[in-house]
Amino acid sequence: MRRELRLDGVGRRYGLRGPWVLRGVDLGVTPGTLVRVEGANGTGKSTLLRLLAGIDTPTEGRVTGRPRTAYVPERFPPALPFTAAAYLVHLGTVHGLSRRAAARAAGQWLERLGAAGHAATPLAQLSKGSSQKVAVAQALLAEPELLVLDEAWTGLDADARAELERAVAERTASGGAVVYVDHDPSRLADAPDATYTVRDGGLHRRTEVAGVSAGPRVVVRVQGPPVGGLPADAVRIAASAEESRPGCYALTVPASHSDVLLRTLLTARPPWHVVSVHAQEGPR
Ligand SMILES: Nc1ncnc2c1ncn2[C@@H]1O[C@H](COP(=O)(O)OP(=O)(O)OP(=O)(O)O)[C@@H](O)[C@H]1O
Repeated sequence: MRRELRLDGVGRRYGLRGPWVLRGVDLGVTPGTLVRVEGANGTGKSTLLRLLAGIDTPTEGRVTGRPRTAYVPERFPPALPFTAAAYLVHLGTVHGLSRRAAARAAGQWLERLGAAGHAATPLAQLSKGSSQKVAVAQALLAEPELLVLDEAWTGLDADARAELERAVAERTASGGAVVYVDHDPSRLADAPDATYTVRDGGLHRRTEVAGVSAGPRVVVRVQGPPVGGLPADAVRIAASAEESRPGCYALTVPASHSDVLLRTLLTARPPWHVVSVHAQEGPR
C-alpha cells in the first residue's frame, strides 16, 4: 500500500429518503496501520466497512486512494456451486493470481486455518465455522494492501482465531493496512494504531489514556548489528523499542503480534539473535 485511502465528507443513506446512517465522515487509513472500529448495534459499523472495502459507494462525499482491497463480510454467502478449494482458486484468479499461485495460496490458507480437510467439500455443506475459514482465506489469498474484517473472528475455533490475529500482524508488518470490527473488546487489544467509534452518524477517534492498556504484552530482547538499527518491519510491529546499547533492544509488542515479530527478526538479513521473550509484568 503506497498511499492513504481517504474518505472525505462521506455520507451514506439507504433509499432516497432513508435516514443518514453516516454523514460527514473524514477518515484516512495509512499504510502499515491497524484500525479498530467500534460502536453500538446498528450505528453503521458495517456500512462504514463496506464503504472502506469498496463494495458499496457513498451517497455523498469522496473515496480516494483505493489500494488492492479484500474484505471478510459479516455474513459470508456460501451457497455457490463450488468446493472450498475451487472457490478459493477462482477468487485468487479474480484477485490477479495465476491458477497455480491461487491453488498454492488456497492450500496454504486452508492449512493455516485448520480447514485443509475441507478443501474438497462443497461450500453449501460446510459447517458455519468452516465456512468462516473459507471467508477468511479468500480475503488473505492475494496478500491485500487493505484488509477489511467485519466480525471475521466470529465462528472460528481458538486456533483459527489466533491464526487470523497473526495474519493481521503480517499484513501490517508488510506495509498493508487492516480495518476491523469485533464484538470482543480484547480482540487485538493494544495493537490498533487508531480506534474509532461510530456514533450519531459520525466517526469519533478514541484517545487512549496514557498508561492504561487492555491487552497482554510481550517483551522481546534482541541483539543485532550495532549499526543500521532494527529491521523496518520489526519497527512497524513493535509498540515500543528501547535500545540499551548499540544493537541491543527491548521490544514491547501486543501478545497477538509476538510470533510475527520473532519471525521477522529471525528471518532478517542478517538474522537477529533473540535473547529472551517474556510476558510484560506490572502496571504499564
Ligand atoms: N442494505 C441496507 N438497506 C437498508 N438499510 C440498511 C442496509 N444496511 C444497513 N442498513 C441500516 O443502516 C443502519 C446501520 O447498519 P449497520 O449494519 O451498518 O450497523 P452496525 O453498526 O454494523 O450494526 P451491528 O452492530 O448490528 O452489526 C441500520 O439502521 C440498518 O438497518
